[in-house]
Amino acid sequence: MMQLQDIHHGYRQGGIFSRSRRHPVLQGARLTIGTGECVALLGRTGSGKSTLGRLVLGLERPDAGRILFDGAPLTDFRGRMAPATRRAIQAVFQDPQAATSPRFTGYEVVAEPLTVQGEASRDRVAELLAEVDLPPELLDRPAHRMSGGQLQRLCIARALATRPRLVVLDEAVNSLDLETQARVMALLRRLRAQHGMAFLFVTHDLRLLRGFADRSYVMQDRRPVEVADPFGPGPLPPVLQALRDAILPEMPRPRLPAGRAVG
Ligand SMILES: Nc1ncnc2c1ncn2[C@@H]1O[C@H](COP(=O)(O)OP(=O)(O)OP(=O)(O)O)[C@@H](O)[C@H]1O
Repeated sequence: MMQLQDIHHGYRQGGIFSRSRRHPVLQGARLTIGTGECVALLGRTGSGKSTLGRLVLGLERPDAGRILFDGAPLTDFRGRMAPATRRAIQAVFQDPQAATSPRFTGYEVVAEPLTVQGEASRDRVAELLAEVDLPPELLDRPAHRMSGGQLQRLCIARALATRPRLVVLDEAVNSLDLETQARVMALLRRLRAQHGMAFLFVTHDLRLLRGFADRSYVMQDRRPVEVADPFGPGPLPPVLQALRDAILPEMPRPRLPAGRAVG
């Protein structure tokens, strides 16, 4: 469904008007996402994961290389996406507060992508809230009076509104506490089983992938490298090994005097 072919992309240091050389972020990047597939993109901070996510969303155009959606270029020569493609590819970002206007009500946040086509209605938005386990009271509550977890569910409902075929989840659960994180991950799993959409799951947190991703890539030397099993015995790319070594055991085993077993 989505193919990134030999992508090169970078930024000028000091802003777009600076005369300095572009600092390369992606070099020869290749990645594919099949219909209904959950693809993870792992990597250290600053390795270019979000840049790749923005390219998939058509928010930036690559300096070189091709991005194909259903075999056709993602954007036209001016960098614009066809309306149907824009509806088909949605995103949920890390910080729900930054992604919503604090004065908007739950209804206004979720209805946003539907108003363009004149498809917004209270019933439809209430249905979307129910899909993400939010009560109908939130329809009229302003975003600044919601918890981080509620707001992130609202952002997920907004992303689902156009019945997308691909959702880019860019560190989408990282700002949530561990319990809410687990609930939102379960919600994402359920929504995917219900609707069959594909996910590009961008994260630096390897723990979140267990039982979630169908395929995984790790950013290494400015390009995604596919790894067969990030939890397997290896050999693993050094970046992935470092991410794995950084995971703490769930419950450190108590040290007991020699000869005594843990009860
Ligand atoms: N708009 C921009 N202008 C200039 N430099 C940028 C821009 N966006 C990203 N960069 C730089 O590109 C590099 C990759 O950034 P990116 O946000 O893609 O990494 P990341 O892997 O998503 O990191 P994180 O996990 O911290 O979000 C970084 O060095 C960043 O400073």
